[in-house]
Amino acid sequence: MSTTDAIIRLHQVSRFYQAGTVKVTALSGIDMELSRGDFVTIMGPSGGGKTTLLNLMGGLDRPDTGDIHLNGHHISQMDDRGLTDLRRREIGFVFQFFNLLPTLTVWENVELPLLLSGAPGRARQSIATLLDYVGLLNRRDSFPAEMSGGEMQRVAIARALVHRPSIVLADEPTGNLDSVNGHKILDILKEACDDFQTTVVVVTHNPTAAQYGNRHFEIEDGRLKTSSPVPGNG
Ligand SMILES: Nc1ncnc2c1ncn2[C@@H]1O[C@H](COP(=O)(O)OP(=O)(O)OP(=O)(O)O)[C@@H](O)[C@H]1O
Repeated sequence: MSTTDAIIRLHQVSRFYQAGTVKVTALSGIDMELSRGDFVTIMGPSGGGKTTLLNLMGGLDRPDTGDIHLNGHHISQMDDRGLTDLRRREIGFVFQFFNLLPTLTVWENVELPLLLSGAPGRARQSIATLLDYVGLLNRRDSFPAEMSGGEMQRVAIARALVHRPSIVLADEPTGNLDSVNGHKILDILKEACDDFQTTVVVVTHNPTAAQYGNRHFEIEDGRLKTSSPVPGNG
């Protein structure tokens, strides 16, 4: 893989936490390079460092050592304001518990990233396009409490994609869903990855999820243990 088409590049990234008198190594010496359109799955035992890694990739946290470049931006050196701007432009997040705002309708939840980033009015057309894409345009006026878990996660995916991010980071997106709905969510993420050439990173405990990806990583004790091939595909 050439460095030039990398969407995100991590070089010798480490993150430590202080838990009382104990120093916890959450991540140590991570090197990773992902390209446009990669569908990446990350697995590993609980406490291994998966969420820490996703938070660093998304600029929600900063590494203690090492560098992270996202689409040409050196995010490990950006200030809070720069990171917030970058997140609004370049990154979409999907969470296990959907994180929709309960007082907003489906349409308004998906619109929110556009309002926050000051996108022009014409960008609002993409709300309808994306709600149609996830099969929920007819639910545009519903509130999250009126929807199933699978439907809420589809809204969350539309929200994550509405500003056409270069990367979508999904932390256990199927963790709160039954297997039928879990597959539906992974199908939509895979389609979005292919249709929009968005890089998608999925942290998961679900072994079948790993088979959706073209790249797979295992993280244990804060270290990258293995990368590719995808389990079960060879
Ligand atoms: N804010 C924090 N303060 C102290 N230690 C932390 C903090 N956040 C994470 N850790 C520790 O860092 C390590 C990695 O945690 P992380 O949440 O990244 O693991 P994970 O692989 O996502 O786990 P899980 O699969 O259970 O969600 C763990 O030992 C955890 O206890």
